[in-house]
Amino acid sequence: MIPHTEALSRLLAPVTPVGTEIVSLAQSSGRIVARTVQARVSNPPADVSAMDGYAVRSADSATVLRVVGTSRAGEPFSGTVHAAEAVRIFTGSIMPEGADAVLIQENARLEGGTIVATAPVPDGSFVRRAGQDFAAGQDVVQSGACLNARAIGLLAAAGHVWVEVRRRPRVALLTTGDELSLPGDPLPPGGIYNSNGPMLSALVHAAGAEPVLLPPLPDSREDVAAVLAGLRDIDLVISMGGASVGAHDVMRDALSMAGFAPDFWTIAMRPGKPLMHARKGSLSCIGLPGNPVAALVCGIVFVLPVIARLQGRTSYQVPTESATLGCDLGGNDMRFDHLRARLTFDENGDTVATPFSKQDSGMLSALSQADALVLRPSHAPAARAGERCRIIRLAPLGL
Ligand SMILES: Nc1nc2c(c(=O)[nH]1)N[C@H]1C(S)=C(S)[C@@H](COP(=O)(O)OP(=O)(O)OC[C@H]3O[C@@H](n4cnc5c(N)ncnc54)[C@H](O)[C@@H]3O)O[C@H]1N2
Ligand code: MOO
Repeated sequence: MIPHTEALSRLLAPVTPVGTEIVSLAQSSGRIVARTVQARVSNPPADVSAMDGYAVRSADSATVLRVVGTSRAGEPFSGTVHAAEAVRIFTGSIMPEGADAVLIQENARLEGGTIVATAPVPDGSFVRRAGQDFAAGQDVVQSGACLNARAIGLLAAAGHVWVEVRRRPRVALLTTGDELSLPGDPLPPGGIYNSNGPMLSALVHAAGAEPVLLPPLPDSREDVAAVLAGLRDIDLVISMGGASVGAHDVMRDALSMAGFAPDFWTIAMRPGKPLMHARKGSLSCIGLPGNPVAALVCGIVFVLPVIARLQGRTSYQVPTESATLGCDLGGNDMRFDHLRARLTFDENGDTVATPFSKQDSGMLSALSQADALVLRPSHAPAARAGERCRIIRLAPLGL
């Protein structure tokens, strides 16, 4: 058994990013930027007003000012503001020549065609400087960034309609087990429905990759090897089940029959002990355990970072955070533990993580009720309620 941190390093080491494609900004949400993008324009394009009011020269704003024109967004005032003059101006409109500040209209008393300031107008007040948001040529979105609503807004403001992103990695999902039936089919005696396939498919989709979910395979080395050998246009293979030591645990044999070279098998983690990794050319297969909770936890800890690496997100880490432990825990053994837990809030609004008392890695109902995984390092000493712990929240991962 190797530490799970070493397993992750060994999974990530050989992975290189997939190719790129150009998509329209409207279609780019959730995609990963393949090349750092520069602004095509400056924002604001010129000095503009931040408020509705009057563009003035701050030095003579204490005198009576004659209103000599209007500057509105899209239709600037073309003249110059001289001493004792003001120009009516609206939010976002270009500051006229000669003016250096904006008197907000709440502080202006109108007297015919003139105004009087009822409060001082310091130089530069309520003026947004040209390029203060970003300047033309400046990097606005970095390679490897995940495009969200804010980044898309920034790219639009910077003059972009198209963006170069990583194509979605194609991830083959392969389940094995004579007991597996497709949800919806009649269940023979002793049969169970294939829950790992749809569950890991959803995880792959949430990570921004394209799941290719294959029908369940029997516990047959030959059949599994034939499917593995026949895969085309796939960037990553995820198998589920058949990873342990039983007579019907066929994955290791099937992988080597299909030409995959074994890397590691079994890790010091709970759940997830029989995790395996094998490579054929540039293609990795991550063999997940069949127990559904183990499959999902390994999906979080290993599959998400590998997909991120395929997407060119070199600094991606599964986000963890600090919380207060909600109950006492016994000392841990050598397997790094991921305890399914409920989150609540204490009287200070701090997050409290309380692991479920039963942590069976076949229990999907408890998994679906969990808000987070509590991380228990190898050989962690007994812990008391109220101590700090680290957690992985599930909802932000789309899980
Ligand atoms: N003697 C030992 N037995 C086991 C060990 C061990 O070290 N020594 N490890 C245990 C651990 S830990 C795990 S995890 C499991 C993993 O076993 P496999 O990866 O070989 O998985 P299977 O035996 O095929 O299945 C285990 C369990 O999960 C169910 N399963 C499998 N595939 C699916 C699916 N697609 N959807 C839903 N459920 C699935 C299967 O029916 C079994 O109940 O091994 C322990 N045993
Ligand atoms: O580690 Mo197994 O992965 O307990 O379920």
